[in-house]
Amino acid sequence: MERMESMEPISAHYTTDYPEIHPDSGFESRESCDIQAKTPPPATYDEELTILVGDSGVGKTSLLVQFDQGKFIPGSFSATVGIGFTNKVVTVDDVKVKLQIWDTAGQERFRSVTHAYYRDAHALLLLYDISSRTSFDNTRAWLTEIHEYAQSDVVIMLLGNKRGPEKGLGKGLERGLERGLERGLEGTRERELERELEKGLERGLERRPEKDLERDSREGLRGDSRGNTRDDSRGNLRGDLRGDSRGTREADMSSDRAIRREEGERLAREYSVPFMETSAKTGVNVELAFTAVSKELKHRAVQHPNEPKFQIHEYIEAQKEKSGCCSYI
Ligand SMILES: Nc1nc2c(ncn2[C@@H]2O[C@H](COP(=O)(O)OP(=O)(O)OP(=O)(O)O)[C@@H](O)[C@H]2O)c(=O)[nH]1
Repeated sequence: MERMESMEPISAHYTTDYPEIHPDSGFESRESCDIQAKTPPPATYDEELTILVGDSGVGKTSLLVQFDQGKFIPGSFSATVGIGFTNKVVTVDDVKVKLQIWDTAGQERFRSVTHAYYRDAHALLLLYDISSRTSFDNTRAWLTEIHEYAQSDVVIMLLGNKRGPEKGLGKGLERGLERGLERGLEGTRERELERELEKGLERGLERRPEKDLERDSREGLRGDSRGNTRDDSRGNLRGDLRGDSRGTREADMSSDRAIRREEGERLAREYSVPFMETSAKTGVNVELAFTAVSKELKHRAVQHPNEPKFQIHEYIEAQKEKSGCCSYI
């Protein structure tokens, strides 16, 4: 596995042994595995081949490195050439699920290489970049390819990547912003709109440091309202309200969001696949994505007659609520 135009090959970030994580206790370091060794080793099942797919630059490699090593490698983008893999063990319900995770190159010219791997895949994580409309639109083509080349029972998960953690701002802020927005839209002049939004912000401010919020909303406003038609402006700002403005703007890529969360959810519903937004940069939902897939694979492998069928959608929703981190997702 190589990376183009990169001083350091991405393979330097991959491991070939089996580091371990426990879904309920977060990412575990290798050291902590020694403590585990005192208890009887859980049963293991055969390797589950999981493949990351999606357009070039959506963050597949970064997501895998974050999952594997709990870190984000910033710097200029260097596209993956070919395909590479890393191994990882996820313990779900006292059962070790061995994942062999393949990171594919998103560029068109490598498509025939990656197709060859689909057939053996147990799970496919399809990523798009929430700041790229093209990558989102292309997910339909990816899904068509998946259905063409992969097994019919492959586990598919849709991930909108590049997003940071957000702290809930509360309904008050959202309502305030909505009201400000509605009034602001009656006039189209930017300054008016800005004033109205500021009023909305003041009313709605509940939990965030004021200066962050004001700065963020001004930035969002400038970006969204300049040169837009009235409808575009409304659409973007609404998207921003629902998707972006609920959290802090150190939030990863939030000001560049092009795809509202609802659009991802709608597409996922259309194809009956689970969905979540992730950030390879901050780690939000990265572990949850792989854990959910591992659970699904494990339940398929060891379905007890009296055990209810594992519902991956419900599991994801419950985990999001439990962590309290991602009410926006
Ligand atoms: N802010 C932010 N940047 C990200 C995130 N994930 C990836 N990036 C950046 O996006 C660029 C592309 O990320 P990669 O992980 O290399 O993308 P990829 O999908 O593996 O691309 P290909 O190898 O060409 O298929 C890099 O500059 C990353 O640093 C994220 O969650 N947040």
